[in-house]
Amino acid sequence: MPAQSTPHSAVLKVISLGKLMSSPAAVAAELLAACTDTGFFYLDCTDWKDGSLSASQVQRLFQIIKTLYDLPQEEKSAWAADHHHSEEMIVGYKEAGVGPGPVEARKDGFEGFMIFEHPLRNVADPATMVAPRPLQEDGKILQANISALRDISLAILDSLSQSLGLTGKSHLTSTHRVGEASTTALGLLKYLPHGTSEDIGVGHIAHTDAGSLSFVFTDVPGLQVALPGTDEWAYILPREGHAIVNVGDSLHLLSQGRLRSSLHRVVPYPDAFNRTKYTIVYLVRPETDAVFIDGDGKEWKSKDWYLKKFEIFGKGAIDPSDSSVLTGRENYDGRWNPLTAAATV
Ligand SMILES: O=C(O)CCC(=O)C(=O)O
Ligand SMILES: [Fe+2]
Repeated sequence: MPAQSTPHSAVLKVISLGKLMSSPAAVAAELLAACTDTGFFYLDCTDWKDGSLSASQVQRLFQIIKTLYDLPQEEKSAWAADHHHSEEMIVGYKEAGVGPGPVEARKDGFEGFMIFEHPLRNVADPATMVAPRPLQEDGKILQANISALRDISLAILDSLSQSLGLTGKSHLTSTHRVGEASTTALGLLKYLPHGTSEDIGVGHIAHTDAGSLSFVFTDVPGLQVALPGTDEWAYILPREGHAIVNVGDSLHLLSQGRLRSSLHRVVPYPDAFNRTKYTIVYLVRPETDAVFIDGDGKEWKSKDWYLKKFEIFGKGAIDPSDSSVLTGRENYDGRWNPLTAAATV
């Protein structure tokens, strides 16, 4: 029997960004299938000529993130904020190890900066915005990048609306209008290497995303999806030049449950235990006042759903009564057991 077996990885559909933007009808069926099946797909950005998402621009973002995290801890901590912040706040920071992580009794293992799209759009001169220095210096790049991701999100929402026959007020772009207030943000995350110290937390707890769509750029594996209808976890391996895109709770609810918000988490990948994982994640969320109804018939404003979800992330431990909001499943917290995992790799 081999000592090592390859960890299970998910097979996802690949959607061409070039086609999505120039002839969306050509990808509409695949896109709908991906969003109703696993709720995850790869977005192939290599055939899209817009400079803001070219390989070199994404590399530039990774340089920015590294410079940012090299700041002294007290400088980063000065940007700490909770989710009840003002709509004017451009940047907020969370230290590693504040919330529950995917391993029982251990905290999360990532620090994160959030850059909020709405206030950032209104900044005329990013060099003077209220943000850490590396973000001020490259503020125009961030604005261009977020604006490109917004356009792509709208193309996806438009295509899905047409496929699902959502028109008028139900058309998904009508709750994601450019320039309207929302908590949409670009997250810059840094996962600590696993196993360097017993005190350090691990990864990212099992969750569904609160918002509409998430675009993940990363070059270190660790992200896993719970395959629909099973308790089986599969790694979603990074692909060069591709974003990993997934549907969140808001889109699930705005589509009356037709689009799937899949459970996912980040845990150490066997060959990457000692690598620092950086993730750039664009988290699209509906306008603050957009309304949807949850599975129990309760009406939510988009912003309140977001606050509820982050209240759970911010707690030291998982309260079982919160599990259905966190993971979409009653009494299921999707913990990762390092001992069982070690036995299978
Ligand atoms: O870091 C990753 O690969 C995934 C991040 C994620 O799931 C999130 O930010 O919601
Ligand atoms: Fe997520």
